[in-house]
Amino acid sequence: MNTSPRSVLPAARRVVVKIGSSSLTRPDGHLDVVALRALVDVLAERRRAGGEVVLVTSGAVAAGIGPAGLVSRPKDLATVQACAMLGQGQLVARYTEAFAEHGIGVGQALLTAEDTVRRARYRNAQRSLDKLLALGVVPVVNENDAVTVDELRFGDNDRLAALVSHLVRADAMVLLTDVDGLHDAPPSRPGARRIPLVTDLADVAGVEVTARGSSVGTGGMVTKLESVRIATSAGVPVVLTAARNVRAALAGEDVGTFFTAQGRTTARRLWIAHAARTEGRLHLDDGATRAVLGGRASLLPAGITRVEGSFDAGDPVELVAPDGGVVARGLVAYDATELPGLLGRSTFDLRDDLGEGYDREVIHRDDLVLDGRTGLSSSASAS
Ligand SMILES: Nc1ncnc2c1ncn2[C@@H]1O[C@H](COP(=O)(O)OP(=O)(O)O)[C@@H](O)[C@H]1O
Ligand SMILES: N[C@@H](CCC(=O)OP(=O)(O)O)C(=O)O
Repeated sequence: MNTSPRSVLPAARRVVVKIGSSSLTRPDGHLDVVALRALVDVLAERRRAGGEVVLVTSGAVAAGIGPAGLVSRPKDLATVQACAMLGQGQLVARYTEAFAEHGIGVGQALLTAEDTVRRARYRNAQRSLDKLLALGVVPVVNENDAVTVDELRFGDNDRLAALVSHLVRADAMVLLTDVDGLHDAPPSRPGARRIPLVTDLADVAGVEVTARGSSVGTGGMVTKLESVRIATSAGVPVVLTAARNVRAALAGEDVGTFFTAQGRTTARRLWIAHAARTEGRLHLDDGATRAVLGGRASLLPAGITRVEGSFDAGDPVELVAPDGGVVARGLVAYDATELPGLLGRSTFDLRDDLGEGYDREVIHRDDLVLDGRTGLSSSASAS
């Protein structure tokens, strides 16, 4: 019997495979169709053997650089978006052709950070991806670069892949890049060695990683480790390896770095805690602070003393204790303009006065994450 922790890979029913820009593009700013086809051959094999595959692919911006007449990755958002619009079409066209040769259809899913945060959108994306998989199609996922604004972007697809892994309840995630796994020092340094197995991310906390990726990728190893942390905390084991090793990785062979799953904290809560930019602050009284810190209560209007910022229902906000310290983050259920009229009032009073619907929590406990209890170190955040 194969008792290696990597045996989850050949046994996995549903896998998410993420490939980075650096593995898909040539130095001249055009797509590397040979690399793309090599990946598709392996994924198609898995699909035809009955496995379900979700492909998270970067490369839209990188593939658009050449067609846009540029020679290097642009810096300003509008040009990045224009390149993505040019490149995404090319990317999906090439995947469609390559999978079609194996008799497999692909469906494009362009997601934004909000699709993985807001409950209704999360469920919507979950339903449509489940349906696509049930139809035997391979979802080809990327960030919707054309419409996302700077402060709400993933920017890199590493964290997107982890959140998608959670969304589709993947049994494993494979992160493909241009290096064969996490090394004990940046791989450009002589003597840097591959780390084959990580069972606790604390063990690699001291490893030097850079946030600068290749000339076309973004985030480098820092965002990959953050992605690993989100996925493994959501119960999804991860292999991080070079794109050329994808077949071996899916077969459970000793390539790259294997990270074991840690638990079942929801990725959505991890995202609320660390990835989303907060839009405002709610100041709490003593009682509400204690209730929130207790970990099981929702936040009610009665315990809020003041509202700061401008936000809509569903946005992430910070919760501030009377001493000024931030104690938690959460997704607020009311717009900033609605809240001042509700503050300090009991839910009974609000229902009598304003009617059904005004007796709901300001932040439901499922949408609340205490500060410092999520297992993500802030030093690992994306640059
Ligand atoms: N300790 C480390 N182990 C492995 N790679 C590292 C480490 N530190 C930095 N890196 C760099 O991270 C890069 C991968 O990130 P990136 O270019 O963003 O990839 P992608 O485009 O595939 O997402 C590698 O090329 C490597 O140079
Ligand atoms: N959504 C972007 C991803 C940007 C990017 O460079 O990501 P990655 O190569 O995964 O670090 C694209 O398709 O170009």
